[in-house]
Amino acid sequence: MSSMTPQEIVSELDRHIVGQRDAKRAVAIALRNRWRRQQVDEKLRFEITPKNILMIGPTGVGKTEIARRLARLADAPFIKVEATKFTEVGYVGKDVDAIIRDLADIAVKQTRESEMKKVRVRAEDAAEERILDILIPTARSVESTDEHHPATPQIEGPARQSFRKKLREHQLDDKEIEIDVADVRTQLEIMGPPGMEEMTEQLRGMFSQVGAPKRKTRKLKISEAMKLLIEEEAGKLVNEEEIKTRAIFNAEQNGIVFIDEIDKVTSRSEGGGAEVSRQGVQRDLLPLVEGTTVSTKYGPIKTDHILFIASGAFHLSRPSDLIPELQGRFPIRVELQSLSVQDFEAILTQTHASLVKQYQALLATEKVTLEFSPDGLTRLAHIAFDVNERTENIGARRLSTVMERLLDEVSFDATKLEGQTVVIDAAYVDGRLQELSKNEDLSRYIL
Ligand SMILES: Nc1ncnc2c1ncn2[C@@H]1O[C@H](COP(=O)(O)OP(=O)(O)OP(=O)(O)O)[C@@H](O)[C@H]1O
Repeated sequence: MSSMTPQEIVSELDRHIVGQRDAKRAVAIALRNRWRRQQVDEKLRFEITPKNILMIGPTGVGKTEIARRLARLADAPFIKVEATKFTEVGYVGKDVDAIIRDLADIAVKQTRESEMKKVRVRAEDAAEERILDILIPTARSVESTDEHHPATPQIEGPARQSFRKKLREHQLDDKEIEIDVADVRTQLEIMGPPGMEEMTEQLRGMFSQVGAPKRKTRKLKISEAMKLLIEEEAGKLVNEEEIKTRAIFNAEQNGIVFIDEIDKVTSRSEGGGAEVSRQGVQRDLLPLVEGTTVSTKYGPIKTDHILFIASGAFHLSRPSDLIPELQGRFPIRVELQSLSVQDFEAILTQTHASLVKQYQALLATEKVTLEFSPDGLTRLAHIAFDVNERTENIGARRLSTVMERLLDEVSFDATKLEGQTVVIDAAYVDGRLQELSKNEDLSRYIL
């Protein structure tokens, strides 16, 4: 669990997201509150539930990005869903539980990755030994194939030593060897009814034991073999049961569920069938937010302490149009601002992995230096802003489309420009984009 202070969280978010101070503060407090809760005496701890957040603001201004970055900072399992997905035809009530089941999958994957990382060095050592055993068959590899009782390691002979050195210096990477690895089994897919995940999982377990995992000999380059063997050895070193238990804990205590387009499932006064369906989605979401238990294939997950962040533009409706119970469960309201030309400029240049840095790095691989002059960047930001104003406002997403168009020619001709510096100044930007941006019809298609 992250023990970062709210100030630290905000300054970390500042590296990626421009502006939106209120939203950053709100999520920072929410994250810190989780840490605080863990410090509270156990009896009281279970009474303290998260204060969920409602983010209000137009599209493409950083709502999802803030939540996603927060989750990454906290190493928290994170899932984004669109509330409108549950109003679709064919939607069967209670399917919202699938959100939590997906969150559980993400948590397990994340926990496994982090456990695998911890045993990586040991797995690398073991994989190296296995490759050496193949290169120089020794008494150990011939006599004992039982992994639980390996023969006493041999004293390292000069041949083994020399191969080990070459292996580590990557001199043998392209040499082909035959290795014996677990066959990726075509797993029998057993689909159980929703809500019966545990039973389905038991069935899967029973069937998987019918045939012992098969092994298969494969001929591969040493570099490839090494990767496979490291994976396999790491898999042996981690404990699957422990991963499940930790992942469930992590989903329950640290999970973040981001529900987008919540404004589109508000009840408006016109009534009718769609209205019923929208209200239905809110009613279905309610138990998750209030705290319920969802059964997943890894075991039951309690949703009481999961942090929910809902978001929407609320152009046509207001938060007060949500059903009252749901309003009460999202007590923290933050508004996100539309982005200005200056914000666009900052997003282009100052963020950690800004578009400018990304394109520079991409073209550097072709030995082309991309240089943006300050007036070029200002021009670019202006054009993105204008196109948003005149066509549809898609927020910072506009920067990606405009930038792609701007650099289309350089990207295509990069191989011919090797060793050169391309300067993107206001004149270059105008030359590539001015006509387009003035023509509304063309803008709609291209920018
Ligand atoms: N304030 C910002 N600073 C930096 N980048 C931003 C900002 N706002 C948006 N972006 C970038 O624009 C893209 C879209 O933003 P994001 O996904 O957060 O939109 P959103 O506000 O959640 O909108 P929607 O509700 O439509 O999903 C992301 O790639 C994000 O990095």
